[in-house]
Amino acid sequence: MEHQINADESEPEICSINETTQCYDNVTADNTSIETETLNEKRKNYLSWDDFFMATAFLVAKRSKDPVTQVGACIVSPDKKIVGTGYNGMPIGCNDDNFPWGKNNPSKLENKYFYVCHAEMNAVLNKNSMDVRNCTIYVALFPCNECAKIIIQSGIKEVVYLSDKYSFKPEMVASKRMFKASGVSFRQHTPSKQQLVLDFSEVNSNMTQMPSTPDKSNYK
Ligand SMILES: O=c1ccn([C@H]2C[C@H](O)[C@@H](COP(=O)(O)O)O2)c(=O)[nH]1
Repeated sequence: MEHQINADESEPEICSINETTQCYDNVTADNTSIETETLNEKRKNYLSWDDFFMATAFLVAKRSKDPVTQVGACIVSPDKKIVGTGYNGMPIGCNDDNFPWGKNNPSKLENKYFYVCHAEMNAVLNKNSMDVRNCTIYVALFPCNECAKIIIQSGIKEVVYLSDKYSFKPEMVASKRMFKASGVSFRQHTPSKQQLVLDFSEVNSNMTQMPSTPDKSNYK
């Protein structure tokens, strides 16, 4: 009977590397730092949870067709699972080629505000779990009062934001008043780096953290 060798029991000379000496240059996605790591050590340059979820909110915002402000939101469960994302956009069935995207038309009906669904609302409605109770929502901008109500009513317990640049507006003052009254905490996140670049060509790059794929034809 033929003896089966599992992949993880493969011939050492084929797929193992000299772990004490062999190093790989690790060029980060944003090309800002290069560090050398041995393959038997944990990577050091990985994203923190806060950076990861905030970056996800930013990526989601790239789907928005709003010509002025693109907002993304990412809802995360207490065990760090993404349970919903959303960006600002027209409601389902409201063709975004036909509805207005401007904001300076004298007629309110011809401006975007009556129609656009906010990112936070879409993230809650897009949830892929039973509910979003005790979750955290990551957003670039501090949520407006309408979004604050949705956040509170949905059971979200924490808001993490990047910028509060409209803090002087009554909408944001109202949001904070409601969050404080209802026990929703909020905190500003400072990203560990200003830029994160996604370089799709990395997948074909020679500079990789992985050893070369073992030649499986040698397995018996
Ligand atoms: O909490 C918020 C506040 C606003 N938005 C959306 C709504 C609009 O599409 C834009 C704001 O447009 P401006 O031209 O900057 O006034 O942002 C949101 O999704 N969430």
